[in-house]
Amino acid sequence: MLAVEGVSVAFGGVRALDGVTFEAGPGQVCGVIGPNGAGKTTLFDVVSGLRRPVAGRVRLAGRDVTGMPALRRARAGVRRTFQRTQVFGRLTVAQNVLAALDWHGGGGGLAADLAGWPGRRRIERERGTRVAEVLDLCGLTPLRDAYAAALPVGQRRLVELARALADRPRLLLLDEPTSGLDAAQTARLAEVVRALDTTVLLVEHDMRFVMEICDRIVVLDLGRVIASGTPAQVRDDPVVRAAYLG
Ligand SMILES: Nc1ncnc2c1ncn2[C@@H]1O[C@H](COP(=O)(O)OP(=O)(O)OP(=O)(O)O)[C@@H](O)[C@H]1O
Repeated sequence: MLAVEGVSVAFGGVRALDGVTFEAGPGQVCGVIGPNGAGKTTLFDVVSGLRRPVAGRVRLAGRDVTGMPALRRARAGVRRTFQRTQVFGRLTVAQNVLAALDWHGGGGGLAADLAGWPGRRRIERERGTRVAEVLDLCGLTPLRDAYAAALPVGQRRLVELARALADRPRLLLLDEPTSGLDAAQTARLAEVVRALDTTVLLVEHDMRFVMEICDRIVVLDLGRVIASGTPAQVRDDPVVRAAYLG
C-alpha cells in the first residue's frame, strides 16, 4: 500500500533522511521509532506531501506520488494527525467529525434547499450515520455534544483521530497519538487502531504501545533505517538495543 524507496532529505549539511526504504502493506500498522532528530517528522512530511525528497520515491498503492502536493494526497486518502491537536474548539465533538467528512455539495442550489431535495436528505442521513459510527468507534458517543475546547487534551486527541477516520482514509499517519492520553484512553486507542482496515504509519515514543499494536516497525537513527521487522525482531536486534533501547 505504502512504499518508500530510497528517500533522502537534506537540510543544509544535515541529512535528515538518507536512503530510507520500507513498505507497509494494506491494513498493516507500521511503527516508526528512533531517538530525537532521527528523521521521523521529516519522513511524515515526505509521506504526507509537505516536503519533497531530494532523492527517492513514495508510492501509494503502486502509484508514484512523490511530486503530488499535500492537498491532492489528502484527496487521494492520506490523513495525518499532529503532535499538537488540531480540532475546532467552538464546535461540538459531533460537529468536528461532521466537518471532516468530504462535502461534495448537494446540488440544485437554493431551489433544492427550499424543496428539501430527497437526495440531499439521504446524503445528510448517511453523514449522520457515519458520524455516529466513528464516535462509537473512538468511544466518544457520550461526549458528542461537548464543545471540543472544553475537553482535556487526551479526549481532544481522540476527536482528532475521529476526524481523521471519518472519510475512511487509505493511509493514516499518526504522530505521537498517545501523548496526553491516560492508560484507559491509550488502551481504547490501541483497540481502535487495531480494528482499522486502513494502513497506518505511526510515530510514537511509548514503546509498549508500539510493540503491542504494530505489525512492523522501522527503526531510524540519524536519517537511516538501522533495522526493520516485526516487533519481536526489532526488540531483539542488537543494533537497535545499542542505538536506541539501551
Ligand atoms: N526545517 C529544518 N531545518 C533544518 N534542519 C531540520 C529541519 N527539520 C529537521 N531538521 C533536522 O533534521 C533532522 C531530523 O529531524 P526530525 O524532526 O525529522 O527528527 P525526529 O525524529 O522527528 O525528532 P523528534 O523525535 O525530536 O521529533 C534533525 O537533525 C533536525 O535538526
